[in-house]
Amino acid sequence: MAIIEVSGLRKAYAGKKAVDGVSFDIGEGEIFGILGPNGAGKTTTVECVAGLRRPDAGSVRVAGYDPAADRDSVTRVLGVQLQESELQPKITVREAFELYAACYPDPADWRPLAERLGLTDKLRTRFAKLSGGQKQRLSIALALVGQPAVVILDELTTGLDPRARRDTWRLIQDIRDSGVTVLLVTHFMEEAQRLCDRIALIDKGRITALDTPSGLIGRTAGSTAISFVPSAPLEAGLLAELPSVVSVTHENDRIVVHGTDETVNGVLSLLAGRGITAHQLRVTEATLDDAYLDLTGQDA
Ligand SMILES: Nc1ncnc2c1ncn2[C@@H]1O[C@H](COP(=O)(O)OP(=O)(O)OP(=O)(O)O)[C@@H](O)[C@H]1O
Repeated sequence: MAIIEVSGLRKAYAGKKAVDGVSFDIGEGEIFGILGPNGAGKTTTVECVAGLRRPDAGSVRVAGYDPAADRDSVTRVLGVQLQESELQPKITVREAFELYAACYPDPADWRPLAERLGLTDKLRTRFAKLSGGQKQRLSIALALVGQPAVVILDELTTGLDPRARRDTWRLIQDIRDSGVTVLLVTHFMEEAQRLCDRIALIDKGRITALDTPSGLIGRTAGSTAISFVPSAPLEAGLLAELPSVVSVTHENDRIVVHGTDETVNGVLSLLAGRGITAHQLRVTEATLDDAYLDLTGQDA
């Protein structure tokens, strides 16, 4: 069942289109990623979902509520950790928890939440004195204080070191395992590939592709590459005629054939049939990075 439904969403700033007809549904318990280059309209989209911006057109429903018309109901089911969420520098971690808990009719007991996010020994620390990773964990914890059914996380690991990023990923998986639906905005391919059940690629305010990570990768032309150094020369053009071949290139003695799994089998049978050995054989699969470049024509 869909817990978030977005249909034909449009939003312009001073006549300039930021979101231009975006539609997607998110199922209960999903981790749904929104991925795209700077200025693609990701934050505007999630701000409309959170009720922080009023769409120019289209409809948004969160657990059946319209965020623009029914902020209170949406606030009860939705937790938001937005980009660069800054608190007052002097507020302590404990005060931040107490302040947020006071905003909800049925808040979580924040102490176990602080424990789960590794903040128990920081309760007396002022916000300004926390490290980047601790601030990030606090902002996630605060998004969970209202016991939301859905949480929006916008660029949550930007600025974190690789270890803190991995810790945060584990945390997101735990949050989902506890039954919370996650809407994640990210720039990081690896993050999207590891965490998300489905990903919407957004570019210039429109969804250019929406699929599972492996579905997106599978759409990449030449998603599998087989490369080898043949023990004897091959007649020109033979490889290009094999099934599903996208390209054949030569790097000195090495031949690289891009295609699908079918291509790999085809190459191996062809070589075996001619008694040719494939030296230094390598088979590589495309990553979400390759899919992203292929589908948007640019780097993240
Ligand atoms: N408050 C605003 N006023 C005017 N223009 C805005 C405002 N917020 C965003 N925009 C513009 O709308 C477009 C979409 O911005 P948005 O922040 O939604 O993109 P984004 O995909 O989240 O980008 P980023 O990855 O850089 O955060 C951009 O061209 C941006 O400059």
